[in-house]
Amino acid sequence: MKFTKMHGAGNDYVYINCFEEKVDDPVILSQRVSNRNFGIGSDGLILIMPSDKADVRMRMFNPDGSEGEMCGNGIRCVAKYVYDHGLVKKLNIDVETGNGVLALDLFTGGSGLVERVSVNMGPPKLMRSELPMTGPANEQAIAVTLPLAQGEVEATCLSMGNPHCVVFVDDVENCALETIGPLLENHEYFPNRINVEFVQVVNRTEVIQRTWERGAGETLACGTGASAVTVAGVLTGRTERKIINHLRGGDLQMEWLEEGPVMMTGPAVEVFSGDFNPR
Ligand SMILES: N[C@@H](CCC[C@H](N)C(=O)O)C(=O)O
Repeated sequence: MKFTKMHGAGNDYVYINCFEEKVDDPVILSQRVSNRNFGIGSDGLILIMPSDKADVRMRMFNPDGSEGEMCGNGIRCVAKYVYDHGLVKKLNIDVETGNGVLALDLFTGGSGLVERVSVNMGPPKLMRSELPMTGPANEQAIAVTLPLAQGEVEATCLSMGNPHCVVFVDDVENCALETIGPLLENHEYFPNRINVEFVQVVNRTEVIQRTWERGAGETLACGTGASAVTVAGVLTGRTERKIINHLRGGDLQMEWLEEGPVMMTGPAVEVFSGDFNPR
């Protein structure tokens, strides 16, 4: 099976071109290719597929085999792949995701290949039922207190198609990501589990984010997470609508438009291609 390894701000996935390859069991395949010792090594698997609703469709799977509804860093790489490999011949494209059809603008560099991509990530979903999160279905979870064995954590929870729990901290480098991350990911409040972002506010237009991803553990970046952080920063009065988010693997430019959607702009990089034995 042919594959291409790509990353967006260090959030790396194995991409399969399903216009040419047939994937029978993406759950098992994701577990195998993602393994950093016995596989190719990645934060998961992304399938690039034909769509009857958009220019192309993507599906993403975490290293534990679970499927994520959306992947912000992944969708930029999907856009780069389909343009650079000639599957789509225009610089404004639509991609079908588990969060509906999203619109993207592609920006090429001197080589003619795509280097940066801007994505309309859609509006955040703020009601608990939309995450899902336990509690009153039509209430938002902004700066709510979540009880943990270790004590209480204040968090803002919302969906960008996939569920996120944003925790603001004073010192993100030394926060308890590895203990609190998995506890929140698997907290009984979140029946479908959750992605967790730990965020230090630098100033009103700059934040530093670390991410504990559902089904993956710590990753170097998360685009849907950066979108959730942008919304949570505004809703809790910490940041402006337009910010730079510094993630471990690079920066993302973020803006929550007054009209509703979150815009994300960032890099997309192809690393290498190869052949993998799927059995
Ligand atoms: N890294 C991604 C999000 C991937 C999916 C996530 N782990 C989930 O299960 O929802 C991004 O860049 O958005």
